[in-house]
Amino acid sequence: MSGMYGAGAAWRHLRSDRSVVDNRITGATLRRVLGFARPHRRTIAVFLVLTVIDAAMVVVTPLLVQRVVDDGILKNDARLVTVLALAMAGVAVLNALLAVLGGWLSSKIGEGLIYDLRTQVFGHVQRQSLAFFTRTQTGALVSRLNNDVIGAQRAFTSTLSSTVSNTIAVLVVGIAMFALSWQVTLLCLAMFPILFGVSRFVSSKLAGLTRRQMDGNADLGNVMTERFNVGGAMLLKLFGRRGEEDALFADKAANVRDLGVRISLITRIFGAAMMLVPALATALVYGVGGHLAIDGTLTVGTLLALATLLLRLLGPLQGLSNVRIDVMTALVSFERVFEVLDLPSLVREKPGAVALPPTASRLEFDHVSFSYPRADDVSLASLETVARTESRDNGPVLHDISFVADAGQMIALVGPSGAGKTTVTHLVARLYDVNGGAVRVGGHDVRDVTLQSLEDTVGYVTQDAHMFHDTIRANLLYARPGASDEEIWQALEAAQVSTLVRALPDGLDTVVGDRGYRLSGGERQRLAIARLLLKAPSIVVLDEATAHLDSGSEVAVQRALDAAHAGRTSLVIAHRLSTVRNADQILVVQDGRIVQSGTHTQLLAQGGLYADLYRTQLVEDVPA
Ligand SMILES: Nc1ncnc2c1ncn2[C@@H]1O[C@H](COP(=O)(O)OP(=O)(O)OP(=O)(O)O)[C@@H](O)[C@H]1O
Repeated sequence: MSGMYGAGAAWRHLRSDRSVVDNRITGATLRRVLGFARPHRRTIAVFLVLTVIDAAMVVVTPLLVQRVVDDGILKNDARLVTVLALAMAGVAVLNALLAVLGGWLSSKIGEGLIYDLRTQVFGHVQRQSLAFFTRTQTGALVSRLNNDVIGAQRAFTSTLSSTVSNTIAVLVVGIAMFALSWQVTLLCLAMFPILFGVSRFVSSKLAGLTRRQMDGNADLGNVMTERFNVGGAMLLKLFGRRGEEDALFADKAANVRDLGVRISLITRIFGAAMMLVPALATALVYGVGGHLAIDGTLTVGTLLALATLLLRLLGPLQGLSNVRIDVMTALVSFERVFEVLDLPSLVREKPGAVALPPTASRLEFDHVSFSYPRADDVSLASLETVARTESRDNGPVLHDISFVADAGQMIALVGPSGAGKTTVTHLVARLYDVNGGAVRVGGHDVRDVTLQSLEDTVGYVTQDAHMFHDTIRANLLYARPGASDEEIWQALEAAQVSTLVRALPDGLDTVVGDRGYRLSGGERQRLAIARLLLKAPSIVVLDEATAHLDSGSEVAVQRALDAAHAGRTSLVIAHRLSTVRNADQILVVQDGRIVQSGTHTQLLAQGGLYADLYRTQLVEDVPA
């Protein structure tokens, strides 16, 4: 085990970034890290005991060599030679067993820790407000969940065990060598500072280059993910920029290639130095020790034992010189994970929140004002595409919005682009919290009720009608896990999409979503309506598709929407004449304010903005 970790540590240290050592790690971080170790403390204790035994055994074989030569071979004692050889074999077997056991325990601790950290971060991120996701770069977040979590577990497995085993090995080997010949030992130790000097110099050079190479690789990755998703690939084709894209990519790839060659060269030089110093030290042992043997001060066996021990000192000494960087690198990973765990969600459930009754269906906006949260309140700069923190407030988006939708009523929102219609709908299910006034559902302020009950009461169909990359059945069951196939078909029927699903070769088992069966805009929206119908919320929020659909889909979508509205309170961002005609009340939103309200006939008679929108924006229905 010790040999394995010793060599690993030596190379890892070259790949680590020296700048991490400059980080200040607080006592609080350390305490928190230990908190993560607590559930695994028994396994860690056994693991450490094994590590200590394994490290201490490093000296056994060289000492056996000494006895074989001096007492066995040189004294012609064949029986002793056999016994000692068997003992050597026994030590080797024991070492192998310890390595397996140690590896198993180490992976149990490491993987257990990765599991703990991952599940905690996933749970925490899931509970962030929508604002967090609008700012955060998904790739950066996923990398935090993957790479940093793995970096953090290293603190508990390789770093911890290599530190313990290297310290023990250096102590035991050092003492054994001293006991065999203090003169030779001192001479050898004098050579090691040269090795450390070279190692430090090389690693400082390599750290910078490695970091540049990592950045270069990340850059390449970004270029590829941006270009190779459907949207990016399409843009690239439509603008005919293949030549420029080739050149851009080649340039970045060349940078990574050149850095790779330099890193490899420096690593080779370092490797050569690593081989040279021990080889010189071995020459020294045989040179000086050989003379002492001729004088009779040392036995031949002792000389051989010294030479063997010397080689076993190298790895652990190297490993110890890197401990600080290893520990700091692992702790920095922990800190980066904690950074995510410590980010509070802007939308939190209040202690003692009550469950909203499932029948709650009255929706009220009471003098609501709202501005989008500032970037530095909602996300980490390091997780954003262009890392920047804004300290200035976003301007208010909604001003003094008041309206009431009684149970079963339909409210339609109309207004120019950017007026704030979508923002109004986001406040109903607390995707964001209001800055002033209150949003009430069933008479309860939405901030006083449990998030789960609010989410159960309010259902959404958004314009993009997102589906997970999974089967139609799984996507629908997401709304109501226990639903039977019969209920699913009923919902599909009501949403006017059952014929389509029946016609698919795999029916309900057809995979949809980003990389699945390509549904048209209208089909996807109808599927989303089926999902909403299964969920059967008492309040629905709908964003009607703006795109012009062919007349067949248009009629189907209209019927599906009628099914969604039936018997429910609804808030609709309206783009269709039929919707505004049917609405109990139309709210005309402009620059975040309600500038007109009333029924279609009343508003048309009033003239003004609504009359303009009626002429320019609302889509004439296709007769059913
Ligand atoms: N996440 C956000 N952060 C900051 N500002 C935002 C955010 N989302 C929207 N806004 C701003 O809020 C204002 C209202 O946007 P909203 O999406 O509510 O308008 P809309 O009426 O739904 O427009 P459209 O009909 O074009 O969808 C816009 O000025 C927009 O730039």
